[in-house]
Amino acid sequence: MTAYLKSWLSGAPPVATPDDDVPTFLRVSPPASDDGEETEKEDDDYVPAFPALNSAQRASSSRPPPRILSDSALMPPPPVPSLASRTPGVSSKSPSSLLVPTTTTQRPLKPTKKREKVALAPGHSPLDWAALKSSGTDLRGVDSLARIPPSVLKQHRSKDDAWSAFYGKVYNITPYLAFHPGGERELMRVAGRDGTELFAKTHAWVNADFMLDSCMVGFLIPEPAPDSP
Ligand code: HEM
Repeated sequence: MTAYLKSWLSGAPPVATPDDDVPTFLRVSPPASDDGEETEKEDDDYVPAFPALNSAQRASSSRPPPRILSDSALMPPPPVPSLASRTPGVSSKSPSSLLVPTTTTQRPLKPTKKREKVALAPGHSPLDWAALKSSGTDLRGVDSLARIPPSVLKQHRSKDDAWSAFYGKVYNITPYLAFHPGGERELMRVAGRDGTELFAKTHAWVNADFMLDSCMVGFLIPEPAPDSP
């Protein structure tokens, strides 16, 4: 066994039969045992060549055995891109989709209007509002829902009595003023009128219908004609 491994590692040329031009290895797998008792475990890892090196299939093949190329015969490596010479913000002369994206030297646009959250007083968090509106406390201030034209809505525009319409429904927003994350002042801008547009422009993702359900006082209707009963 040891003798076999030594000959394998030293790269000894294969022994060819005289009248056979196909390289043939006389022995393609380790012998069962060179020196009698030594049958090591590693032998199990041996992977036989396929087709076997001395098979009829290989012998009949007209293809020459694979040539091992020397370093100089190999394809040269690709040129190294000179990233160091790249100027940020300036595109290269030969733009390629594989290039590193150029960075911008432009200053970011200024936001048109700063949207700021106000500090809410203790006990006025969104969770506190959720608790209050589901507590059963009367937040409407009316006995029943009414049909409310803009002229009636207009009469409720003080902090103590503020109504506003969102998406066709009229709400008493007074109880919510102190809970509004955008502040009382912002919310009071729509007191006494239809605030749908401003609301949607500010935060269309907020569900007004859900947040103010317990403050609803009625439905916004068009102003009735002066001569109608
Ligand atoms: C009664 C109806 C309204 C309700 C239920 C409401 C509710 C809310 C909520 C939940 C937030 C927090 C949003 C967030 O964190 O994403 C908020 C923020 C804000 N709201 Fe309102 N809002 C109402 C009406 C308005 C109106 C009419 C205006 C403008 C005139 C306004 C202006 C703001 C501003 C400036 C903020 C802070 C900025 C922000 O959070 O991004 N809100 N509002």
